[in-house]
Amino acid sequence: MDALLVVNAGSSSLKFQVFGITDQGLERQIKGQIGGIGTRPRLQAKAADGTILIDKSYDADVVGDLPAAIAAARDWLMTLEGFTLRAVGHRVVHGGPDYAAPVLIDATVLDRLASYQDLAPLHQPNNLAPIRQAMAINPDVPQVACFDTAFHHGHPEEVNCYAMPRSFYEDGVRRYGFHGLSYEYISERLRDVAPAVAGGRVIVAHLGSGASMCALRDGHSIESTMGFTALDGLPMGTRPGQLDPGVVLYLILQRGMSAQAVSDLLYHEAGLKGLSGVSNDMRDLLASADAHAKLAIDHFVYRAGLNVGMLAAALRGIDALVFTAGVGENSAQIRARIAENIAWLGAELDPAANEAGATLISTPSSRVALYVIPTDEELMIARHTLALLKTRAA
Ligand SMILES: Nc1ncnc2c1ncn2[C@@H]1O[C@H](COP(=O)(O)OP(=O)(O)O)[C@@H](O)[C@H]1O
Ligand SMILES: CC(=O)OP(=O)(O)O
Ligand SMILES: [Mg+2]
Repeated sequence: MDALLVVNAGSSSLKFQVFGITDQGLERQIKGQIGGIGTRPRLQAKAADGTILIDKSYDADVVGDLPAAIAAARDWLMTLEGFTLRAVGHRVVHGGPDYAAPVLIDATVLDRLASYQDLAPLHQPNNLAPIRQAMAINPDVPQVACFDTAFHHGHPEEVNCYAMPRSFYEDGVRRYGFHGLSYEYISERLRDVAPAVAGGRVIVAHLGSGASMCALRDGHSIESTMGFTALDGLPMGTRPGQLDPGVVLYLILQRGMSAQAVSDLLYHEAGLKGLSGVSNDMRDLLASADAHAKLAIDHFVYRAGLNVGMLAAALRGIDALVFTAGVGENSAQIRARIAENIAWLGAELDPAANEAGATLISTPSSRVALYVIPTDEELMIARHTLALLKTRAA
């Protein structure tokens, strides 16, 4: 069958899906991921009917990082039969100032995307490696890049500028925002799941290993907690979130740290991992009796509430909050604690619905509707990739 492969390298996971291309459109065939990279790596993949195709755990030193996960996933994907690959869609975290939409990749595009590597060191190299590998293995198969930044493109300058001399903005030092493929998917899903609020003021909380929030007005992004890079905003698995730039100056000037050492600290050693000293994985923190694990969770929940307030100000009110991604979809406890922090905005959680993992988890009288909607960045990428293939064929 004609098929699309989609690859999504995040900070703690490598996700992939295979879609059949039929006259009706896209039909999911395989959904898989290697999750727990850095803690408990595990490759899992399922067929569309739920059949488990593989479930394999690895020692953390065998699949210790994203490049090792990419190799393991590639080796498994190469064993699949019955698919004629028509295109590969890739998540690329940083699209810089130029890419406002998905793009067909050639050598020039690849060079441009590689030039953004320093702006997303945790992701971009792992987004580009599968592109290079797929191009080498299947040189005739189109490769499409879909950007985390594109959905936020077009924010007015007062929103996406920093208060810096204008030349920096012209050079691309702007607040881009990330997780855009997830927000775009949720924005579309809301029209089916919650048509009453889809056209209103919605904050989407993408809480995974990387975490951010997006303010949607009438389905469009108007603000994001992330900025020039995916370091800003909420505390994350290994990233601190919002940080006074004076801390960076202090590390360099007073502690004598090199730029590389600061980068490693901020991308790999900070966040929940650094603060807790226990783990970057929220599951480990929730299961831990360690006081610093509790501190890391308290900080995460506190900053989440604070950022909802900020985005509610951008929207001048809030009709709904959507929880999504690894933590948002799976942890009733974290959702309940964030909901408690925004009770002042009129949010009222329905504890039973929350524990049951229902889609709507607020009470009928809640002034802010609370939802849990699983994200699907890969499906969004597949849609974009198919659309691009069609315009190419036309
Ligand atoms: N049941 C759970 N409870 C709390 N956190 C969870 C649960 N399941 C997954 N997570 C968290 O979700 C994270 C992965 O989220 P995900 O969105 O897949 O991240 P990424 O794409 O950035 O790698 C894990 O690191 C873990 O912290
Ligand atoms: C941009 C980002 O942080 O992505 P992820 O959550 O997949 O790590
Ligand atoms: Mg992710």
